[in-house]
Amino acid sequence: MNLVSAKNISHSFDYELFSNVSLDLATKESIAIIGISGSGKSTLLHLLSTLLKPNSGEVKILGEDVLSLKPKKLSYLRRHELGLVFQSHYLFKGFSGYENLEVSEILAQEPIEDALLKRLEIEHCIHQKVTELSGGQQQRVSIARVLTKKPTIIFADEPTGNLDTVTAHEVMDLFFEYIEQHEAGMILVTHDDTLAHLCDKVYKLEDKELVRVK
Ligand SMILES: Nc1ncnc2c1ncn2[C@@H]1O[C@H](COP(=O)(O)OP(=O)(O)OP(=O)(O)O)[C@@H](O)[C@H]1O
Repeated sequence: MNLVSAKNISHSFDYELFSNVSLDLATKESIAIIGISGSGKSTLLHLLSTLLKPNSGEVKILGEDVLSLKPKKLSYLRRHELGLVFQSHYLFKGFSGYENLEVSEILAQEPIEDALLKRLEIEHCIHQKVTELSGGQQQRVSIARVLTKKPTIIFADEPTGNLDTVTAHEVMDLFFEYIEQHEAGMILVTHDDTLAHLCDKVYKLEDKELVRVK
């Protein structure tokens, strides 16, 4: 069974963004989506990750048709199986980084791992208020928060946008190890061709179509 399976999805806002997009994510697989600014990458990620309903087509997550899922099942899926890392990372700003992780710990009933904080090099600043952290530190706290949930599917929109090249590669390695060890999968949106090509498959959104380039 695929972790994610999208068939012929189409979406428009005031104009058609794309049509007949199909894509499958298998276990232990990573997929990157690239394309110029405004081509619809983030919108496609929202459609694949249950945040938005496509105008037409089908999205299945772990074999379940997202459009016909009951609200309770959908929130279970979001809480326990999906990990979303977005550019605006939605950390609770009045809290410390650690308190943000505790929210995940409570919701997903998974422990915060010191090794993860060390790996992301945030163990020294994790008790500071989110507003006192740099953009890159905040981004790494949001990655730690998502991985603490132990999701089966990671959806990441420019997760390394605020990081230097070396740190960005370290974070990518962490994601790849995670999906290998936890039989998970990842769909990544990025402007960075080098990072995209580290993934198993690369797709490009171009002229309203999703084309496989790797
Ligand atoms: N909720 C919305 N309502 C109306 N239009 C929207 C909405 N969300 C996105 N759009 C439009 O859809 C188009 C694609 O946006 P999207 O953010 O998906 O592109 P993107 O490829 O991720 O861009 P970028 O690389 O700049 O982040 C843009 O023209 C945007 O203005």
